[in-house]
Amino acid sequence: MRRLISERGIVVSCQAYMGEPLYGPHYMAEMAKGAELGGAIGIRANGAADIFVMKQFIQVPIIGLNKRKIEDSDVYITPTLEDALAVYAAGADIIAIDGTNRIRPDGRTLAQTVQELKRINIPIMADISNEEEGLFAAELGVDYISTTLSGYTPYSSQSSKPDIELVARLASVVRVPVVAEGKYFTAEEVNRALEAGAQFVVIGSAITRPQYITERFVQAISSQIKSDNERL
Ligand SMILES: CC(=O)N[C@H](C=O)[C@@H](O)[C@H](O)[C@H](O)COP(=O)(O)O
Repeated sequence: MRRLISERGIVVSCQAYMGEPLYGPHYMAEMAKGAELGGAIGIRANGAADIFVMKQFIQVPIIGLNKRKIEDSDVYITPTLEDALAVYAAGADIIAIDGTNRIRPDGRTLAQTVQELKRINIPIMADISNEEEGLFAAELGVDYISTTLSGYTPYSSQSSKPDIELVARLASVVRVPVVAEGKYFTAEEVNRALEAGAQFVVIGSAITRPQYITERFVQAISSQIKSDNERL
């Protein structure tokens, strides 16, 4: 049975790229299980193989996507309708798609893609990068708007911090649930996004990428170690 996420809380994005230490469906499914045990209300996952295996491990809903770079297109989050259908067939409950108005590699517009998915009752999360895109996606009737791409399109706000302002602006004008996603590293930031009106917050790298988690600690202590060494 496919389910929407209607509670408030944390969704954990369990994704690893080829070449990363935890790449592979089994690692990602175990990661998702850990997140579920820790209280995640949903999992965000990339690719049919990971989603199919995860589905056997966890009960909470899965937001599925297929990240794929096709030729010179800038659209890489579930870039084609076929990608969306494959991820749905693998068991995802909600499909995350690029929610920008950029040309898609299959020649469809965002509106046509949304229309097709809605026709067959597939719940959609639109990954947007700015307010205008959020408003447009809401008008098209998607089920969630997520701030995933803020900072990842050349025309959106560029920051190393989460775009909580975008969450606040969208949540004050649209009725569709707004999801805060991208660059959330502290509980304080998550609480601020919830206060700003996010229904839930998606956290990825801060929980599921051990190399980045370690690197952040290593960087944080490097000046301390340097000054200790200088004193010796
Ligand atoms: C921009 C893009 O391609 N974002 C991807 C979307 O699925 C993932 O790489 C991110 O990990 C996810 O959005 C969570 O974000 P963060 O890892 O910053 O918590």
